[in-house]
Amino acid sequence: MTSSERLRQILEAQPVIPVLRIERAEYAVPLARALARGGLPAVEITLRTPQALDAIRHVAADVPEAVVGAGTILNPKHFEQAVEAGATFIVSPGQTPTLFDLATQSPVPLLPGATTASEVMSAAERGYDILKFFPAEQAGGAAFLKALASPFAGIRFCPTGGISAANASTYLGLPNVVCVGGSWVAPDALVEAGAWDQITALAAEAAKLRKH
Ligand SMILES: O=C(O)C(=O)C[C@H](O)[C@H](O)COP(=O)(O)O
Repeated sequence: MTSSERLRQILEAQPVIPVLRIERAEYAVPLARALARGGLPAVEITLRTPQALDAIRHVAADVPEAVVGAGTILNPKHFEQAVEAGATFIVSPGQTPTLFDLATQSPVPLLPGATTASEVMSAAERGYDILKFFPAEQAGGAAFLKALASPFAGIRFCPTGGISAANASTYLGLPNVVCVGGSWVAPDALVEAGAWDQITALAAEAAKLRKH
C-alpha cells in the first residue's frame, strides 16, 4: 500500500478526526484511549504546545489501538520531528514547496492544507487528491467547499476549524468531504478533569455521524 493509500484509509475509516492540543504529556495516553474506545482511533496531535512531541511518542508507544498523527506541521523540521516521535500521518494547515519535497521522500503521508483554487491546483500538481480545508468555517464554510466540487471533481477535503457536533453533518453531506477534523470531542475542561468516560461518550456520538 502506498502512503497516500494509507492516508485515504485512515481518513475514510472515521467521520471525525479529533484535533488535540495537549497541555500535559501525561494526558495523551488516557485521552487517546478514551477516543479510541468511543470509535475514533485516529487522532491529530497538534504541535502547538511544547509537550506535543512527547505526547505523540507516548501514544505511539503505549496505545496500539490508536493511529497517531501530527498536526500544525509548518515546516520540514516539524515534519521530521513528528515522524521521529512516531507520527503515522502528518497534517499541515497549509502547503509549501519544501514540505511537499520532504513528503515525497517520506514513507509517512502528508495531508496538506488548501483554501483557494490555486492552492488546490498546486497540491493536485504534486499528486494530492485529499486536502485539509482550514480554517473551514472562517474560510467560507460548507458553501465554499461545495463550490469547489464542480471544478475539482477528483479532490476531497477534510475540513477543520470551527466544526462541532452542530455543523459536522452539513460538511459530511458534501460529496467532496472525506471526514472532518475538530477539537470538540476533547474539550479542555474534560481533559483537565480526567473525565475520560465523558470523552468516550462524545467520541461515540461523533463516530455515529455518517457520510450521507
Ligand atoms: O493547527 C492546526 O493545524 C489545526 O488543524 C488547527 C485546528 O484546525 C483547530 O485547532 C481545530 O479547530 P477547532 O475544532 O475549531 O478547535
